[in-house]
Amino acid sequence: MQRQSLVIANWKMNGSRHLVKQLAKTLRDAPEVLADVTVAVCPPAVLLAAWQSEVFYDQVHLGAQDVNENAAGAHTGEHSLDLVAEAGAEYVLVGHSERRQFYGDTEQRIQAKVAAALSASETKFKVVLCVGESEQEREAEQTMQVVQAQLESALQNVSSAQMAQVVVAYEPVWAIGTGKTASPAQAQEVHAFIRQWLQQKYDVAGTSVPLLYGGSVKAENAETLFAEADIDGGLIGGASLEPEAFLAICRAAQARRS
Ligand SMILES: O=C(CO)COP(=O)(O)O
Repeated sequence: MQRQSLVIANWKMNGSRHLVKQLAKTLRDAPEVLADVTVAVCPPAVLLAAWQSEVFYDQVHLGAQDVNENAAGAHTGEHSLDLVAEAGAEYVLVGHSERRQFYGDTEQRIQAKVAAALSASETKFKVVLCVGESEQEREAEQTMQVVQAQLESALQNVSSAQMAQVVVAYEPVWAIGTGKTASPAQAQEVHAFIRQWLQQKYDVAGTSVPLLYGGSVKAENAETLFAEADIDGGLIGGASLEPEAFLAICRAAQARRS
């Protein structure tokens, strides 16, 4: 089955209004890439509005890097689904390893965030569930166990119909921001495992879920990673802050289709 190529920029706590303009222009100038590849950008929430005035949603989609599981209320510093939707977000990242490690994203909270995002009635959010093992876990040969436990927990109450809104991103923690990329074979092995798990639980709906690889994806390694059967695109950190590099990665995802 040929799934649509998808590339998502995660700016993390980086970027500026200037960079919004630069990257938006670079992408707008490559309509032939945007015609073939779904591209989304997750800037810091305060820059969503700047993006909103630069792009049309059929060109570039917007996403939030995280969201609070509550609908509203006394949660200083947090953003609700309604707030990020109003700022143009159609995608939400959930369970990024940096949030799991440093900002209190327990399995329970991740499950609640996934459930909240999937049941939001006004916006049909796309939820990008991030999973991945630490270096220690890989060395102890626990990669599949860890990834399976993360999937089982986050998707526990998610139905087959809701899976049309889910994307899974495999991001090995040891490859994030380290310059150490998983080899295409290492990434494919885990992606195939995730695909199999999804198909077992969700049948056909599991086949259609886009699977992204993230962790030191660069213009130089994107094409070989995206050539793997179960890698449908990437979740890009550092390289998404360099417009030309990010565009080159989107082109690599486009090449995957031909
Ligand atoms: O965490 C990532 C994207 O969410 C990957 O970050 P890098 O591409 O900087 O390694």
